[in-house]
Amino acid sequence: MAGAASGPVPCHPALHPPYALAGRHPAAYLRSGLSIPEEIFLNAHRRNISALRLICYPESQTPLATPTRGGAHTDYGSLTILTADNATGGLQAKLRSGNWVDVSPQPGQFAINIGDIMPVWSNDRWVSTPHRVVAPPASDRSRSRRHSIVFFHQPDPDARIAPLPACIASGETAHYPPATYGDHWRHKWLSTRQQSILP
Ligand SMILES: O=C(O)CCC(=O)C(=O)O
Ligand SMILES: [Fe+2]
Repeated sequence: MAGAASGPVPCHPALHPPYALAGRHPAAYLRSGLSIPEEIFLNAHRRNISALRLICYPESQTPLATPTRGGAHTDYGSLTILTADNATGGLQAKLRSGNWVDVSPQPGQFAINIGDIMPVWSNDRWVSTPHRVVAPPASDRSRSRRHSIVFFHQPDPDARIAPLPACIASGETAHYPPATYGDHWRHKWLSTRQQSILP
């Protein structure tokens, strides 16, 4: 960010760790888990549409209309890196068993969510993580303001995403047809909008 006459505006120190992590490539996290050449990930994120969101969930004097303040969902992209303060009514992730568990990054720690593109690349060896932000208990509601910092790694819109041959076991077929990341993004965005206008 450049200031008009005074030069670059320094980034708030609270944002340094997520920026430092975001500067690393998903490949750094994924190589060991999937044994895939780093170039595959690097090449798909050269003109990426990654995004940083700073989120404030306000406190409330009255009961919330829903049991969550961020509904259950999976993230669109490749990986999400996030941290948050320790207000009650925080993040939960859904295990394969169906149980929800609290995810509470401690100061200096980050949670990493697998986004929707990883199941495609890995032919379902990895699954994207359903997660939600629950409502605080009634006893805390009026002082439970929560802040999170969330960085979404998202591939280039024209990156062609398909199951990687290294992830298709012998005798197995590709579970997904090839499509660009832009196609994935549009498809999910439209289906999310359709769900939200259903009665
Ligand atoms: O605020 C959080 O902890 C999670 C936010 C989130 O899941 C999202 O913005 O996609
Ligand atoms: Fe999310």
